[in-house]
Amino acid sequence: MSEISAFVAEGEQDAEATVRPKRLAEFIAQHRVRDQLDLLLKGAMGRGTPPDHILLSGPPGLGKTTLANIVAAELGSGIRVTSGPAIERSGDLAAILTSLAVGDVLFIDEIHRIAKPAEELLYSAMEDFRVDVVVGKGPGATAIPLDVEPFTLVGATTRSGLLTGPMRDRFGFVAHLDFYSVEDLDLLLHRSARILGVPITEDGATEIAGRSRGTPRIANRLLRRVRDYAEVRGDGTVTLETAREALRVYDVDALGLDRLDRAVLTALVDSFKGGPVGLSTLAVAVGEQPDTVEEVCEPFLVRAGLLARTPRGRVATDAAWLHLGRNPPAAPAGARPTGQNPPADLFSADRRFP
Ligand SMILES: Nc1ncnc2c1ncn2[C@@H]1O[C@H](COP(=O)(O)OP(=O)(O)OP(=O)(O)O)[C@@H](O)[C@H]1O
Repeated sequence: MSEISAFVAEGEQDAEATVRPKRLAEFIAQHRVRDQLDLLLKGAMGRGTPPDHILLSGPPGLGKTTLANIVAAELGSGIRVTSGPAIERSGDLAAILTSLAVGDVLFIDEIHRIAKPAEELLYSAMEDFRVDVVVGKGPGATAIPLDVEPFTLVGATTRSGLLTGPMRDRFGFVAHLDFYSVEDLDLLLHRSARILGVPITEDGATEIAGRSRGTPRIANRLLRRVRDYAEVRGDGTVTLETAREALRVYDVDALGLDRLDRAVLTALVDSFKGGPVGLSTLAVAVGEQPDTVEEVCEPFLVRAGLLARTPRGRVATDAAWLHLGRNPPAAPAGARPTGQNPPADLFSADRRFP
């Protein structure tokens, strides 16, 4: 995708790794989750046992992978990384599980997309540190029990609602990551700029923070784009002016909406008269997968008061019409959500995405 989304593009992974916090103390904001994790890890380390399995949920780019790596680093353990869609057969998962060393962390990203047979294998591994590997087919098939060393599973999901009950119940600690406030992203940007050796002014950082959709990955990515601009067309310092100019070039608007976000709102308003319209129809209208629209665009658009999910479909709020420079159509009171004129403190800590 060309737009500045929360998905990580190939080739940008190294850039992300450079600024990725390695320890809990370096992890910015999310104080509640940090505190809870700190207790969980220290308690387990004190007892000399692996901590309970951990589930991290929240939209892309808020720090789930980072936290999984931090858990392993704090425990001084090894980490194996895989993802739900990568585990096609339960045998693949059995091979990973039986090769874990005592105390290892197994990180499964997008755990809600794991195939059913593999999920069932995971249940016994999580609970009893044992897996039954089935050899052969039909009546001659036999289950061979194999031991798994005590380990900690860290699962990450952008769709915790899709996890089955039995899976969710096997996690001893569940953390939901919230969008970040502008102040938090400001801190994060100063930290990243220091690591990257990029001079940045206070107002330059605040400008980027305000357009980062509450998401660290986007903040870091915008910083790299503004750095390019500052180095090529300025004196190398990220200032308010270079930030504004660069973000204009990259089509990131004052609220941080990118091309896809605006395409979604524009389709809603122009093609469907503001909705309601179903997710799949909306996704076709913008040429994207429904999952991308639902997981990448919508959480922010809903939180910003620009889009509402109703039982009859997606609806553009009055604030969305106004943001696109259109007059909202007159409607009977209560017929269409008004949203909110996006406030200046869009990301203040008390305005959390429900
Ligand atoms: N609290 C934080 N403090 C500092 N940097 C952070 C924080 N959270 C995330 N980041 C940075 O944001 C980037 C994205 O984080 P990460 O890859 O952990 O997100 P994610 O939630 O796992 O996303 P996805 O669901 O797409 O895998 C990382 O490069 C990391 O450096």
